[in-house]
Amino acid sequence: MRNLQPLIFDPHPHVNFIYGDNGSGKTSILEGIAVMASGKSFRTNQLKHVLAHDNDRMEMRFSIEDPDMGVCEMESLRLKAGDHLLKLNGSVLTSQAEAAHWLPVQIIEPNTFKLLSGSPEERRAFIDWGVFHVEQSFMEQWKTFRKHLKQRNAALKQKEEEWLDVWNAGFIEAAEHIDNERQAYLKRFKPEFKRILNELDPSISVTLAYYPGWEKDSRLADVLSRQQERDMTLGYTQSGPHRAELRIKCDKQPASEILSRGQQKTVVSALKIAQGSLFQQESGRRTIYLVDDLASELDEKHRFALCKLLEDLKCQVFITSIDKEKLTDVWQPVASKVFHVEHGKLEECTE
Ligand SMILES: Nc1ncnc2c1ncn2[C@@H]1O[C@H](COP(=O)(O)OP(=O)(O)OP(=O)(O)O)[C@@H](O)[C@H]1O
Repeated sequence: MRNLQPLIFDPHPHVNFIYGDNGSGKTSILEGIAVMASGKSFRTNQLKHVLAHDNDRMEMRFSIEDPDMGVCEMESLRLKAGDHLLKLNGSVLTSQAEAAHWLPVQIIEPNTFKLLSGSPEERRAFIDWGVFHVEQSFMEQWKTFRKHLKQRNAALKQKEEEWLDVWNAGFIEAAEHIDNERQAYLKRFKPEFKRILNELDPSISVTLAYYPGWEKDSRLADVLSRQQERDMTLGYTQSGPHRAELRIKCDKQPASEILSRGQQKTVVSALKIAQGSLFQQESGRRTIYLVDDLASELDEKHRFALCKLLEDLKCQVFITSIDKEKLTDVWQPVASKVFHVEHGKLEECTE
């Protein structure tokens, strides 16, 4: 993939430092892990760009140690044409969600602040990661809801009023299910987030407010019936969990408008570490953390606090930086390996 030469990577089960010059391939290594786990890259929406220019296929094979499954092998083959094959222990996986289940990954990278400033969709995906990894049936519930939403929107477009009554019942049931799961998750998540943010930077204070996607304190059925005429004119459903939002505020203002870039990175890091920590408490399993360009936007104190929290989680971490010193100056974890990348070639540093 990208500029990486075929590589065999034997990472440490805990901390892995990867350093190298600009353009050497550090991010590409993390990107490979992210693509395997989620089927998505955090750098591009088009996976064809991830494949090396001079190659029409990309193959990855991961050996994963899981408390429930023991050691298992995950394989992925992607062709430039778009075809994709995922296997677990030799059996074909029918959905990317299965891979995501076995390979829970959180990413902290230079654009990570977009979780605060980007579209509500990103924050919905954030909540749903947490719900999905604890409650696997959530994916099925979500699929059911999408089906009902599609049917409802089709009826709205065709102005088939009589069909709306038929689709509304299923739509409302699925919507309320999703909303309940999200609310229950956030109730458990908020104290953990507060604790982690306080450890990262006690001077930052932010609040998380969930909006379900329809008027607060109103029944979805009533909102839908009130909005039916307008929905019909628009040809889509204005209210529902597909419009939910997690509002992250600082002094009653959007945190993205008030906090500095470094503070935003700290808040997003706290969100992601809290999510991994809660996942660990509730499932007994661990998240893999990909931290690209640790030093970007973070001073020494915040780098140390972030690394220490990751170390305390005892999960597997991959951290990149241009300078080795930016990785090891503030923190010498007990269990770690250091790797150097040059022109797409990865080598372990032994001294
Ligand atoms: N599809 C591709 N095929 C081949 N090379 C590519 C492809 N896409 C990007 N590259 C090259 O791969 C190299 C590795 O990029 P990468 O972002 O992984 O480097 P990096 O070490 O993280 O750099 P930085 O420190 O600047 O973030 C770059 O030189 C880039 O030009």
